[in-house]
Amino acid sequence: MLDGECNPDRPPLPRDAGTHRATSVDFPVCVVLPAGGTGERTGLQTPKQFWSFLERPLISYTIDAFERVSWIQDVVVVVAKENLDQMSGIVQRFGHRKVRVVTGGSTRHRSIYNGVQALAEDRPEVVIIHDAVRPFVEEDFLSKITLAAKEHGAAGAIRPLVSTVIATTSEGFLDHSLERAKYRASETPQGFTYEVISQAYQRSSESDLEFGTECLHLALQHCHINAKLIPGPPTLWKVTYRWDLAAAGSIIKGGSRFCTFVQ
Ligand SMILES: Nc1ccn([C@@H]2O[C@H](COP(=O)(O)OP(=O)(O)OP(=O)(O)O)[C@@H](O)[C@H]2O)c(=O)n1
Ligand SMILES: O=C(CO)[C@H](O)[C@H](O)COP(=O)(O)O
Repeated sequence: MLDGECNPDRPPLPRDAGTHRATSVDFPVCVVLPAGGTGERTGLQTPKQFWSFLERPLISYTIDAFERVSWIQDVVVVVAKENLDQMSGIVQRFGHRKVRVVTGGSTRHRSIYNGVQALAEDRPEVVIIHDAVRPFVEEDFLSKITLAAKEHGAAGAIRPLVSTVIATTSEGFLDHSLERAKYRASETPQGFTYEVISQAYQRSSESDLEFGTECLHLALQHCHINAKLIPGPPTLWKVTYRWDLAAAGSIIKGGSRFCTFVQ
C-alpha cells in the first residue's frame, strides 16, 4: 500500500517519510464543487451561488477559476434537484467545457459524496473539493493543495481565527474558551487522493453525513490520514451572509485592483 492510500488499521506515517515530493502537477486531477445549498444565512430567496454580478452568476466565476487551470480535467458541479436545469443553462450560456452537473443531497457532505461517486469511473489521482461560493481561488494555491494531497493523502486550506472560540452552557453562560493561537479556521480548497476521499465517505455513518462539517475530519476518522494544512490567502473566504455577496460583487467589479488590496 502506498502513502496516500486509505488503511484504517495503519497508524499515520511520519510526515514526509520515504515519499517523493513532486513539484508540478503531472497526474489526473478532478474537482467537486458543492453548490447544492439554499443559502439560508443570506436571508435571500435565490441561493447565493446563483446571484449574478456583471450578468454572470457567482458559480460561473468559481467554475472559471478551475477551467483556467490546464492540469484540471473535470469539474463536477453538485446542485439541488430543482436547480439542475438552471445549472445546465449556465454551463451552456457561459461555455463551460469541463463541467458535469450532478444532483446534490440534503447536507453538504451528502452533496460532496454524490460528486465523489460521479468520479468513480475516472478515478483521478487527486480530487479537489471546493465550496462553489469561494470564487477567488488561484492556480498557485490549488497546485500547493494538490501536491500536498498527493503526498500526504489529504490537504486543506487554513486561515487564522479572527475571534476567540468559546463554549456556552445550555443556560447561555460561558463554559470555557479555547486558546486562540492553537486553532485555525478550516476553509477550502481541500484535496484528497481519490482512494482516501471515496473510502472516507463509504465508511461514514448517517450521523457523519447529516451533522459533519469537515471532510478532513472524515479522512482522519475513517482513514487515519492527518491532512497537511496550508495557510491560504484571505480571498478564499466563503460567501455566507448578504454582506459577503456585496463584497464579492465589489471584487468582481473592481477586478484585480481590489484583490491586491485584500491580500
Ligand atoms: N445540501 C447542501 C448544502 C450546502 N452545499 C454547498 O456547500 C457549500 C458551503 O455551504 P454553506 O456556505 O453552508 O452554503 P448553504 O448551505 O447554501 O448556506 P446556509 O448554511 O446559509 O443555508 C456551498 O457552496 C453550498 O451550496 C451543498 O452542496 N449541498
Ligand atoms: O470550509 C469548510 C471546511 O470544511 C466548509 O466550507 C465549512 O465547514 C462549510 O460549513 P457550512 O456548510 O456549515 O458553512
